[in-house]
Amino acid sequence: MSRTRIKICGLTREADVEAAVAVGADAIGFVFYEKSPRHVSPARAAELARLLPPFVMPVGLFVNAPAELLQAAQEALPQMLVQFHGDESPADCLRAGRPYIRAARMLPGFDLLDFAQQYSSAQALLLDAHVEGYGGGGKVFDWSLIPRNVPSPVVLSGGLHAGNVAQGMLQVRPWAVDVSSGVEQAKGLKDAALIRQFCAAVREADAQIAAEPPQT
Ligand SMILES: O=C(O)c1ccccc1N[C@@H]1O[C@H](COP(=O)(O)O)[C@@H](O)[C@H]1O
Repeated sequence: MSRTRIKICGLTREADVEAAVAVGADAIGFVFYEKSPRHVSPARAAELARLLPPFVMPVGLFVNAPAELLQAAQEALPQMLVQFHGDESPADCLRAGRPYIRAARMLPGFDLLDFAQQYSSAQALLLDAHVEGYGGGGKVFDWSLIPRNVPSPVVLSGGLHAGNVAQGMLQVRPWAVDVSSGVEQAKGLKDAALIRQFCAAVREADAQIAAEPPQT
């Protein structure tokens, strides 16, 4: 059975990292965007990332970051996957010289296939709702805006929680799902029970997908 990867984003505390790892998160996101309530410094992210076992990946989230911040974060987290969540051009993303995923802020009329072509060097496209402040708004977008033939792996994001993630997976069939607000008790403070429920819902949906008759 193939499993949908899980990224939990915006962690700021040791206990939250431990809770996410304990229930099988594949990736943990650290927000290096100063205007975010989930912001951490590179040094703090490095402290938290020390709790990650092998095969759980740290992801650094950046919004139009200066080169110095990217550099400092890369030094603090050498194994980091970069998530560009601002207005970075394809050239900006490539300039970082790291494997990266690119956030697309979904709105009616947004041409995701053209975006995917522009960012064909991205490891995946993370699809988020278009919100003020770039992201982390807990807002769901209209999943029917996602074309069926996106050529890159899709990370479904934006307002996911234990109550809607299965529906999103069944409709979109993403490579991975990403959650922040939906597993929080307050901005930047995760809730272990909500993380557990979210991951359980993903695994139940995986089982449901695996039980489907093969398409002919
Ligand atoms: O988390 C933030 O504060 C944030 C700030 C700026 C850009 C992105 C941000 N978070 C990312 O947004 C998506 C959706 O989050 P949510 O589940 O709707 O809260 C996710 O990738 C967060 O990591």
